[in-house]
Amino acid sequence: MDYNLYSQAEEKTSTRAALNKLLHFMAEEKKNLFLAMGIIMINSGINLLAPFLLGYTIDHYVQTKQYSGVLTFSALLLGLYLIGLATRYWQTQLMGGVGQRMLFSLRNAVFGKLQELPVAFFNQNKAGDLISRINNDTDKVNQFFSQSLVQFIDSIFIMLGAGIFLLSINTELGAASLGPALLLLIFTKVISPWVKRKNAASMKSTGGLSSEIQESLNNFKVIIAFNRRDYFRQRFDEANRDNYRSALGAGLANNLFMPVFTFCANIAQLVVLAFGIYLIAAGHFTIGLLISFLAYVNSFYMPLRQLAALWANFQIAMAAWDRISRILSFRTDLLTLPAPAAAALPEAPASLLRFEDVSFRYPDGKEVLHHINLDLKPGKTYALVGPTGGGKTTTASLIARLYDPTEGEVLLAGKDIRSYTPEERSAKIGFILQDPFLFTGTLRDNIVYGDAQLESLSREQLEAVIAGAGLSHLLERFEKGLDTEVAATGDSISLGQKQLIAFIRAVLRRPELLILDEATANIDTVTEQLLEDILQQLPAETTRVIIAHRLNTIENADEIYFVNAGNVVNAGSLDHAMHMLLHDKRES
Ligand SMILES: Nc1ncnc2c1ncn2[C@@H]1O[C@H](COP(=O)(O)OP(=O)(O)OP(=O)(O)O)[C@@H](O)[C@H]1O
Repeated sequence: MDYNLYSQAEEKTSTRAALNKLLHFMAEEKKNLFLAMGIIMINSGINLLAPFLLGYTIDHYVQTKQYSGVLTFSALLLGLYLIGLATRYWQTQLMGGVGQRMLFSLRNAVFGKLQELPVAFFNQNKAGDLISRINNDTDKVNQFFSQSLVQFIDSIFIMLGAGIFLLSINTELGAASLGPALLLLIFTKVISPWVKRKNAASMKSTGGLSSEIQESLNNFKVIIAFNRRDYFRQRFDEANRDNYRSALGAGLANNLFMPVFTFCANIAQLVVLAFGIYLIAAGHFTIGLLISFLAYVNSFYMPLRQLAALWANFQIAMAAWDRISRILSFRTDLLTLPAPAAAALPEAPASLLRFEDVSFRYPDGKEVLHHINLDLKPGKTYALVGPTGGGKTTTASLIARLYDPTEGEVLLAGKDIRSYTPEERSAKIGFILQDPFLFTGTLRDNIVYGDAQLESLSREQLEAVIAGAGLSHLLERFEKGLDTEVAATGDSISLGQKQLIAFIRAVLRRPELLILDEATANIDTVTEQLLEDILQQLPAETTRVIIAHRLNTIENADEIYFVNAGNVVNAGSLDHAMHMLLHDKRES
């Protein structure tokens, strides 16, 4: 399956479809959104009523010099303004909460989705870009909801109300004053897709910049050792320049709305003034009505101008949401199949794991394994040897179901490996990688991780379990034992020590199948012998698959497979495997 986030970028999502999806995501906030909408209506009503009262006061009390009436209406206006202040504060509070909760659940949803996706997804996408989506893009959506949405709805209400007042005070004058708004509507409709594209490009380049930073931070040692600082600086410079250009482009696109909107608002004022004065001269209009009218024109075009800025924010939020929803829309293709009917299961499967005519290709890659048949029996030790790039790790990855074969089937204990849940599978299969990943925390945290039973043990109980598994000697290699601090990124412990921790972690779980991928490559020969002894002490039925370049580490293997150019053949003896390796080297 293609998991590349950018190869789907061509897929166009309509704003309405994107908005629907987003609102669906916000289902829990519906109540708050409706409440906020109600408050906004009250607020807009107050804003709309004020100019009318103003005009009324002028025509009925100012011009007739009835100052008590002026005072009463002024007090009424003051009361309305105070209610407006309170409701505005309330709606800001309400929507601020909605925005932050959205940010919280969006980030959780994206991060949760990343935990579900298979290895292939991470092979095809850069970590920096994913981080940018989780951090920056979700915040863009939040900003729109917490800051802009209220103003957005508020502006639309006021505009609608002002439009109705304008048309009802004087239809002709009202229609003339609304004319420029129609032009704006067409203008916005035409340029919005372009603005959204500009924003998407800007976010993509922010993701690129973040990837560049992440790559150079991860590889800082190589950069310093090979004096590649200039090279990375240049790459960063290019990414930064690209980001600058696209951000500038997006900024220009977003800022295009405002001047055009302002221009149209000014034209509308001019039209009203000229036409209004003409109507007054003809005796069809009063000065008070003209003042109210101008105030409503302002009430109509002011929010429209604000809408211009908000529309830009909306385009940014929609482009960000597109990027987020693209991750959310992925479904892992490593699904758990329904378990076969019990009757179909063999009584006691003779093999623990079997490859049946398995072929595999990485997404966008050539075929790496061709029609492999393998049969791993319980309690035996298998070695995979072969030249670099031959396909050993890929074979092991298929055994642990990091990927599914493109053809053929992998059977675990007689059942399709896809019918096991991830929990069942990881309880049966242990995997020790060449460069094991450890979490920030203590050594104890790292070995009990993800295993509820081990996590519940007290310190003494855990030490007893470790001793029972014959692993105490390994623990003694760490000065502070279980309390040794481990940092995921730093170098507080050596690679060999990391492998020891990974070894303890895997062996303690007593898997039925233990895969060691170059797991002892960084360990001294004395410790390696220790590990070898521990492996021998594993329960008799444990199957071991060892990938090793150093042939002395596989002396005790029951069967040796030679993996080369996508073919896996039984090498027979160690001598023969050695011969095949030497022959292969000479050939190449
Ligand atoms: N994630 C990936 N995406 C695309 N191709 C890959 C990926 N991982 C490995 N390959 C390719 O698959 C082939 C087999 O690689 P694999 O890692 O299985 O070899 P290996 O025998 O384990 O090598 P080594 O001894 O160096 O670890 C290589 O040609 C490699 O380039």
